[in-house]
Amino acid sequence: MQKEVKERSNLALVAAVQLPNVSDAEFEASLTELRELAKTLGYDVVKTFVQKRAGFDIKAYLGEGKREEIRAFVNHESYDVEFDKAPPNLNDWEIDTVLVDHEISPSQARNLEKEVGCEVMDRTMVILEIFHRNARSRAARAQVEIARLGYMAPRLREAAKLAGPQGRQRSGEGGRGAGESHTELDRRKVRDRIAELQQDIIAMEAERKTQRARRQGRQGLAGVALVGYTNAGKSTLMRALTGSEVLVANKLFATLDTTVRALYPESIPRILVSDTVGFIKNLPHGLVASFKSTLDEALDASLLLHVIDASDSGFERQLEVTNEVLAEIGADDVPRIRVFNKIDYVGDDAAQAALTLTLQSRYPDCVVMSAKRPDDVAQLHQKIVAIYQQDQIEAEIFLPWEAQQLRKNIYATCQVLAETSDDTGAFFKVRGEVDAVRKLSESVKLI
Ligand SMILES: Nc1nc2c(ncn2[C@@H]2O[C@H](COP(=O)(O)OP(=O)(O)OP(=O)(O)O)[C@@H](O)[C@H]2O)c(=O)[nH]1
Ligand SMILES: [Mg+2]
Repeated sequence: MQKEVKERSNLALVAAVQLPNVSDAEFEASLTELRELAKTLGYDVVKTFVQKRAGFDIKAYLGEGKREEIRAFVNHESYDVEFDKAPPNLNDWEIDTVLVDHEISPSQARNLEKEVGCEVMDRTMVILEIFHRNARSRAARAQVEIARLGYMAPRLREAAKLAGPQGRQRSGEGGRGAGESHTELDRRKVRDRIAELQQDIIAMEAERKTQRARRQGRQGLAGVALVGYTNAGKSTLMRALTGSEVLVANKLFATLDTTVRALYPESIPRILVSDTVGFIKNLPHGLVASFKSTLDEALDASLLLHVIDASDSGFERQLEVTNEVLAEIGADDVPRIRVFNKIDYVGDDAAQAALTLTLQSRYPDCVVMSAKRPDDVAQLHQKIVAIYQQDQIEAEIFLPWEAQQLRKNIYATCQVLAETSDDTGAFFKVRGEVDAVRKLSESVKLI
């Protein structure tokens, strides 16, 4: 299996092929993102090697010349060593890993590794590793492990090829078939493990569905889901909107589990907010499948807050990626508000005002804000509540004194605008959802 990435800061190189259909801006943004991902894993990226090619080299992803250039650099044979970012110790440095900005085949990775003389990790592996490190709950861990096993399986075959034919035969130890090769054995183990994990997930899924149904059953709670690109500020907004302590970190994929909290100050109807896993360009396919169940929360929501980092120069691309993932999981028709966040982080006041105008004209009905400004958060809070209250009606309910036990139901399901009383009972002027008001009137009549 692959080497565990050490916690200490390791030196890495980034290497990438720019294909003809990829613009310079897009290519640069992707490289910047890979460097961020690497940083999240504790790597110091000291240099980047890029190359324009019509396609990837079949044998080793990069062309021969570029491979030689990297080999020389890694092995301290370069004539003129120039770093993009100097390593901590200029007299004693060693490149640990070459990070490749595409998903490459197992044999391309193996050949490149052999040639340059250090470990090679592709974009998919980097993302899987981050998910692996950040997964906390049992469900998230199982989902990440399935995705990792799916990725590792073909690579085991490559590792076996590397070991050569002699090392591959194993006698029938442990009751396994005699002469079964390492690879077959490992493949079977991987398959069994995936099946086992899938069973676990099905069980956890059933449990979660029950919880969700219970939650929704309770007084018809409304749900808002925060979705968007990784690091856009979803968890920060979740904290601000609900007053709860959820993990916020300036690293990619800080959140892997869905958390659900009530909007605070509380509203009527009570509104639940859920925070979800962030998206990224080229999210490994195994992960999209694995996290589908986590994202069901988004599907169940009656409103999506699509959070976008307005301070990121590549926000439009990130917005598109989120749209694509939402379409892929079938959340296309859930109403959504686009929330352009981190406006405080965009240049000076004039630049912020200019971008706000541009965004508002390009995306009508969007919200431009900073999760760090309480006033902005309060406005978003109001906007959400207004959406849920727009279908509400006003009504008058009379509650005779002998039915006072229903009083708490009135306060729990409707907003009480006025309450007066005489010697027969209490009169309420309420505002609430049609269904809630109807239910209340019926229960009063039954008394
Ligand atoms: N300046 C500024 N920084 C913000 C704002 N909102 C969030 N941040 C910062 O952005 C970083 C990422 O925030 P998170 O809330 O963890 O982002 P996320 O979308 O939950 O990220 P993942 O869980 O990784 O998908 C943190 O360092 C936050 O403090 C904002 O409005 N302005
Ligand atoms: Mg988060």
